[in-house]
Amino acid sequence: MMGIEFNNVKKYYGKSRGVDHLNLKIVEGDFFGFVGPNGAGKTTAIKALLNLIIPDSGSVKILGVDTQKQIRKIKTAIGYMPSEVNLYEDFTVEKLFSMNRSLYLNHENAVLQGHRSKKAFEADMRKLENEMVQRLMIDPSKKFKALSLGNRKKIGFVLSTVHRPKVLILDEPTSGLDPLVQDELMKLLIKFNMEGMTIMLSSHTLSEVENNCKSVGLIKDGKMLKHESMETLKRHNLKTVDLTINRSELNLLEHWSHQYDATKLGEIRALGSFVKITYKMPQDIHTILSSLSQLTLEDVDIYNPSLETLFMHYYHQEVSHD
Ligand SMILES: Nc1ncnc2c1ncn2[C@@H]1O[C@H](COP(=O)(O)OP(=O)(O)OP(=O)(O)O)[C@@H](O)[C@H]1O
Repeated sequence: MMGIEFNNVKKYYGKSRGVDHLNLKIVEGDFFGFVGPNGAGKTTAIKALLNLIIPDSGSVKILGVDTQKQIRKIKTAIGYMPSEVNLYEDFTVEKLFSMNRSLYLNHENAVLQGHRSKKAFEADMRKLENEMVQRLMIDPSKKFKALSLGNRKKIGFVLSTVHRPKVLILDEPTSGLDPLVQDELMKLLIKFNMEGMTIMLSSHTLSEVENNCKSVGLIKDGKMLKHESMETLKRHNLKTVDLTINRSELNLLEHWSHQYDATKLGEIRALGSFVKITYKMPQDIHTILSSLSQLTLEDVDIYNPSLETLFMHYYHQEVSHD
């Protein structure tokens, strides 16, 4: 079954485009990274998915259920962390946690979440809550109004995950968090995903998506530009080749550029009689190696592009086609 589906979703705010014929399918058990520039439509898509805004047309589903029509049916199966966490300012974190737990506590939800009784469900939530309090360094005695932006985010994370949702949707969860907490939060997400949770993570931190997600979707101008598994995206794309060669061989490279459709990236840097140059090559590794064997190499480094490089590549490609 699909974890999450967007079918031709369109949402305009007056004349301003939110998303426009957005199509996206995320399989159950995926850890999906949702990336795109500011204003591309990520938050609009997430809000439409959660029935927080009503799309102009199209449909959205979580675990096969149309959330515009029947979100109540699967509320317990969903966890959502918004990009800005606003809660009762005068309540302590402890109080917010216990209120959150009580919202889920009934026999039906306990059974839905795989527990024998309400008591067992509560015990499981308390256990996970305590683990996250330790790992994310949360002070439960503090009032919400006394918390910094980053500490508020941690509370939002606990509230959205403690009932172990089947599908978790996070809108820029790590922005504003220090690197240690960011790392801990990502480790928790990986653990949840390994336990079967489907995760949709919207993020501007491309390295975070690259290092942790199983698949990635690039959105631009309200439409999906690319959606692939991280492995395929990297495997099928250009290799970056850093070369240090004798200056006299530069003309060979020129010839090679035309022959193989390789692209020079950045400027040539002179190092005495040698030059350092970076190429982007669309060929398979055998073609790259046979080309390189024609050169007198001082040094070479061949690597898969980072998600950041791919992101720039696709966005620039689109811009140049516009
Ligand atoms: N309430 C609103 N009223 C009018 N326009 C809106 C509203 N909300 C979003 N938009 C517009 O819809 C477009 C998509 O915005 P959205 O917040 O979904 O993008 P995003 O990809 O989440 O951006 P960011 O990465 O900056 O958070 C933007 O052009 C934005 O200005």
